[in-house]
Amino acid sequence: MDRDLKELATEVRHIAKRAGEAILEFFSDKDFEQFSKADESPVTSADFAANDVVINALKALTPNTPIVSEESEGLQLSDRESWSEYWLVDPLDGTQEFVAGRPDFAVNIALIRNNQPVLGVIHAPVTGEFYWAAKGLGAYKVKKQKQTRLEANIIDPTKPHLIVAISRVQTLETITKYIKPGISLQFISLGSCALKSCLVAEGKADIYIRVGPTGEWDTGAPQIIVEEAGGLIIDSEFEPLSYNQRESLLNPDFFVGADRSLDWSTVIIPHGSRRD
Ligand SMILES: Nc1ncnc2c1ncn2[C@@H]1O[C@H](COP(=O)(O)O)[C@@H](OP(=O)(O)O)[C@H]1O
Ligand SMILES: [Mg+2]
Repeated sequence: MDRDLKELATEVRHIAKRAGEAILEFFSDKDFEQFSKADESPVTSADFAANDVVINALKALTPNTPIVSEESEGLQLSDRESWSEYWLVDPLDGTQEFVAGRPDFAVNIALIRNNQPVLGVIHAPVTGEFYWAAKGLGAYKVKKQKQTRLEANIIDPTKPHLIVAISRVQTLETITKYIKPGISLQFISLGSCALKSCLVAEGKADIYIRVGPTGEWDTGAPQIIVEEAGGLIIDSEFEPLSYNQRESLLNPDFFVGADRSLDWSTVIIPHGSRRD
């Protein structure tokens, strides 16, 4: 693939928009089928419809670039470990919120090169917002044709107060055991791994803590957006997340921090929860 990242990002935003339109048809009619996956997380006919839109469009855009999607058949590591680049897709992140009739769900599409995200697009169909970033080009939010550059917060270590984004389905106790005592906390609950990461990228949260299973498709697009906004994603032992380097595509517990230059060991308690 030799198309430049900016041009690809524009194409991918169009693809995410079309997937969002497919999801919204199910959302507004409240007419979808729901199934339970092997890991007991929900999936619906809207996830599958959005998956078809994204996969077909990416195949047309870059016929030689492989695709990993949450909703497509899994490939063995031996089939994919030689890839120098691939698309990484979550066609509907926040399926539980979608099922509950809440608006906080998103379409996530990332391009991974040499095992690192280099392009990411996140689209929230209900609000019409897009977040996108490409390596070296910055991170942006697009709403009603207006594009603004994203800048994550700079954290002052002498003022121990943090705004923490958490999943709607997790308890505060689960999260607070990761944070050093003496830091005052304010919480924002939201569905979708990607949209919580975007809160950090746009300066509305200082940290997003995710305990429990997620897939590489939940963090690919968020990672490049947060990094280009000045933040970082690391696991609970302060190591970077990996892409396409293990048989399992499950992530370890991780946190998304707003300020790349902060010493996060002053905030986070390591917890030993890697999923290898
Ligand atoms: N048992 C499980 N195994 C793997 N991933 C899980 C999971 N339970 C939840 N997740 C991940 O967490 C995401 C939801 O995060 P949140 O609770 O922050 O909204 C899900 O996104 P999907 O909705 O795409 O399945 C899914 O990727
Ligand atoms: Mg999904």
